[in-house]
Amino acid sequence: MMASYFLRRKILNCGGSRILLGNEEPLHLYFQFKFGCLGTASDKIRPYSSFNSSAKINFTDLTCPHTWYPQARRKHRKVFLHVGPTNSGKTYHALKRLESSSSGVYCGPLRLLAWEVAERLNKAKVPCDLLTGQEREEVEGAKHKAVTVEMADVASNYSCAVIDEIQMMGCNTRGYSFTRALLGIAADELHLCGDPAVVPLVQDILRVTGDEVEVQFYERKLPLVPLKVPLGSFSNVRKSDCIVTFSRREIYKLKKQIENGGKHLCSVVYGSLPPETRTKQATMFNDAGSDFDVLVASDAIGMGLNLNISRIIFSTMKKFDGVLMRDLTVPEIKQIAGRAGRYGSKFPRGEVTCIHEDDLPLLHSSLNSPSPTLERAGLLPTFDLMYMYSRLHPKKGFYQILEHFLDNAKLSANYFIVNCEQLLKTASVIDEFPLGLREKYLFCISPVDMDDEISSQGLTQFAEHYAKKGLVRLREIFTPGTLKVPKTQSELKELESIHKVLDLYVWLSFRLEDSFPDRELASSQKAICSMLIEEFLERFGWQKPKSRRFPVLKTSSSLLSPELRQYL
Ligand SMILES: Nc1ncnc2c1ncn2[C@@H]1O[C@H](COP(=O)(O)OP(=O)(O)OP(=O)(O)O)[C@@H](O)[C@H]1O
Repeated sequence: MMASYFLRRKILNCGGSRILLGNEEPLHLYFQFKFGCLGTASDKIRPYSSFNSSAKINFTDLTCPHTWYPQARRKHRKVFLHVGPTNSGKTYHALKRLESSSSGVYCGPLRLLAWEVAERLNKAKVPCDLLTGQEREEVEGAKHKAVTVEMADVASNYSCAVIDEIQMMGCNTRGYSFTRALLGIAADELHLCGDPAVVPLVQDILRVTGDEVEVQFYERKLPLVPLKVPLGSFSNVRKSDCIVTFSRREIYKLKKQIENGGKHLCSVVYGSLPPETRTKQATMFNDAGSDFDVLVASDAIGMGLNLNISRIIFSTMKKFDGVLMRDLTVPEIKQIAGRAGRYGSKFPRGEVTCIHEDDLPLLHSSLNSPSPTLERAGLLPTFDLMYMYSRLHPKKGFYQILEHFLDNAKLSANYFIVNCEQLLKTASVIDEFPLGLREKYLFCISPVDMDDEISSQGLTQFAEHYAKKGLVRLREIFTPGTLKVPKTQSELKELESIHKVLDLYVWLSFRLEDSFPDRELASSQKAICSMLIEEFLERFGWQKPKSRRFPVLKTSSSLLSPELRQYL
């Protein structure tokens, strides 16, 4: 597999100013479609000022988002909606079509899923590139791509495309990326996999696009049996059980309680674990020969990971959602419970129960109820629209433009604007630096958690250096001397945040410059973070680390600081 970190950049000459569009929608096509302009962007698009005086275009009118994607609108797409419960083979069938097509793209919600699909296609001798926010691997001769949905390209033509977990277009933060892929991917065949709750909305949204829609319903391959008896005591935990809880503190508490019984060792999976560590933990659990035969996990297992679970056990049916403690919803319960009994594993059926008897009624009633219908899909103004809008308000900072745009946006009944709190927080920080609008937009849509102190500091540092010197060398801003084996939960959290910052630096560098000179350094630092986290996981479970020394990294140790070299 040949790695390349350079992607073609689309440079558009518009009204005298050069706009780097990256993966955004081609502006001239948008105008051709919406306003009937003809010819190339450079000779036919009028400078914005003349639009402003004559046409009175309302850029905050988001009522027809399908018109933002003229390339897809020129196609008569055949859309297949594969819907059914988890583990029913929806993705399997869509991927079979992708595999047999002459060109195509898989868009998934997780990096791990994009990895899995790229690997699967390459194994089947269908060369497939991998493209996520953090990695780009180009395979010679590839006409297929496996991408995370944010990276889906709406300027290419494909014969086949798959969007996995399409119900995520209702997600309050990432929904807009799924909507963009749904409306914008120019494929002859588009396969959407997800929950039956999306059917009416997708049909309604696609009524205006001229696409042909066919719905295919799936049944679970193996039965899912809700047990009448709760787990009760931890002495009843069996090999291949997965205990689900919703806070990291609880995950480690349960792991300790189960391991204290002396019969099992537990792998753990939760959202903030670095993907590499998560994969390793999942692999240990799946490996029949490993001692780690029980899984303790958060709802991070709900999507995609292929896990050989025979029984799901809910430790609680309540979850803190950032504001309050609430009952799990019907779709959440179904998605998690459905992970038991994967087709192709050695189990004839999946089972599901709770630790406490009081929780059983909610579990049973939820599994017997249909998921509520999805009513609206997420939207976010594209860079092009924000750019046009900003020309009307040249003195305003990005924060004010965004705020103004959100206040004035008009939407149709099928859509909502996703939560822009993080965007606004980032915009208020980024506005302090002399950056172009496109750069600011990219910083704002980057996967940064501004509520995490280390992450927000990381983003601010990067922006400051980028504004002064352009793309910076990681070693100029990253001081890895603080990395050490964590001893407490808060030190572990700190290390996970550092891992996230490294991921963020790679993401920003790819999107801002299409290259990343320090990628190797970032990878080695990330590998060390992952190893330190694994070391913590072993210690926390009171397992003896297999070795006091870490395995030697493939990357050159000369790239590492003396503080880090001591771990090699
Ligand atoms: N016809 C089949 N032949 C062989 N394996 C299959 C078949 N259908 C499904 N599988 C396997 O069963 C497992 C679950 O299938 P798949 O991932 O397609 O389910 P899904 O309905 O998309 O679930 P989810 O909603 O969790 O993504 C996978 O490991 C898949 O490879």
